[in-house]
Amino acid sequence: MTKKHDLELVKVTKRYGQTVAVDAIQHRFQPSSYTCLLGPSGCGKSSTLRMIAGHESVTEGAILLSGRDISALPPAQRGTAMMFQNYALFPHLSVLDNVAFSLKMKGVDVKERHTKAGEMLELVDLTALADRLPDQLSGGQQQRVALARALITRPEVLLLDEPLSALDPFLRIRMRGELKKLQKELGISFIHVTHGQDEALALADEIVVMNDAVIEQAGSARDVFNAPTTRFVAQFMGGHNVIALPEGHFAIRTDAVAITAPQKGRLDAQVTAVEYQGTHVSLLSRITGDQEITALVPEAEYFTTPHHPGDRIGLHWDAKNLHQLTA
Ligand SMILES: Nc1ncnc2c1ncn2[C@@H]1O[C@H](COP(=O)(O)OP(=O)(O)OP(=O)(O)O)[C@@H](O)[C@H]1O
Repeated sequence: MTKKHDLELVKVTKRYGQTVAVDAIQHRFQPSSYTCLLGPSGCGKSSTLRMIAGHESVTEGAILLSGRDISALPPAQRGTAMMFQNYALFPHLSVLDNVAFSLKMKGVDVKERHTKAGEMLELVDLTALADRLPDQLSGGQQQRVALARALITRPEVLLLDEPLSALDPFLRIRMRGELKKLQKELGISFIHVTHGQDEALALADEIVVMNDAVIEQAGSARDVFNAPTTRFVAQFMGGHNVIALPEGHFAIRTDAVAITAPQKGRLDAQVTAVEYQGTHVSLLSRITGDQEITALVPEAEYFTTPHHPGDRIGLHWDAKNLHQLTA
């Protein structure tokens, strides 16, 4: 049974001519939570978001929000709001009027819409800049205006399409902290499209990994990272080795592989490359069958017994850290 603020995708498909961009995906988003739709370019995540927002039609299937089918409703009647990648601010309108714009469209009088826009600007900490034009703002400030503008409609679900991609790396990390804080304060659902694993891990209560028009895996950030179920997820999330053993394919985190003396571990290997990474040293080695395995060793530990390309070593791991892959 669908409850209030539940967003559910029921066998949602999007076709553009012959291209199947989204293939019968099913998912129930956790209410009041931060979800990241994660996947490589072209996997269908933006199409999914645009269908939820109503900026793209659903070819087959249904989108349910709080128990009602919103698939055929215009964007403004869905209870969702979208924040775009390039923020799409009106250059000739002040910050306050940009934020108040959707209320103007609804015919709300100027006094009331400015009061509400003022409240939204307070929420995103931009009260002092209400009279500026967008091009007099930094990228981070423009992003906050775009957020305030999306939130003024009081959506049940806020949809964010690559919201941090226009920011430099430093600001991106700061803004992602602000997004997460805002989501918790407002208690509504945020669905955020990204192709950045780090971004998804840092932000998401739930990560939905898409590949090739389908959902490969969904779960808490920790589950998806620690226990990938497919080869694609293990490789895409990073930080894992995929090993073919006689019993099947397994994923093991690179920091769960320990180095031993030859014949003291589970497998013997030959070191092929060593990379210093500051807190860790990444040691690449080759086992029989030409498979390469990376071991991420804390740097102090590595330097007690350093290894070099060509050295024979043993590789060891705890069996509980191996995750069998289904595909
Ligand atoms: N308007 C369109 N017309 C035709 N094909 C489209 C259209 N929009 C998207 N596609 C195709 O649908 C597939 C999924 O695209 P989508 O934009 O949803 O992927 P994405 O995962 O968001 O990628 P990116 O991270 O590059 O934005 C791609 O093969 C894309 O080329």
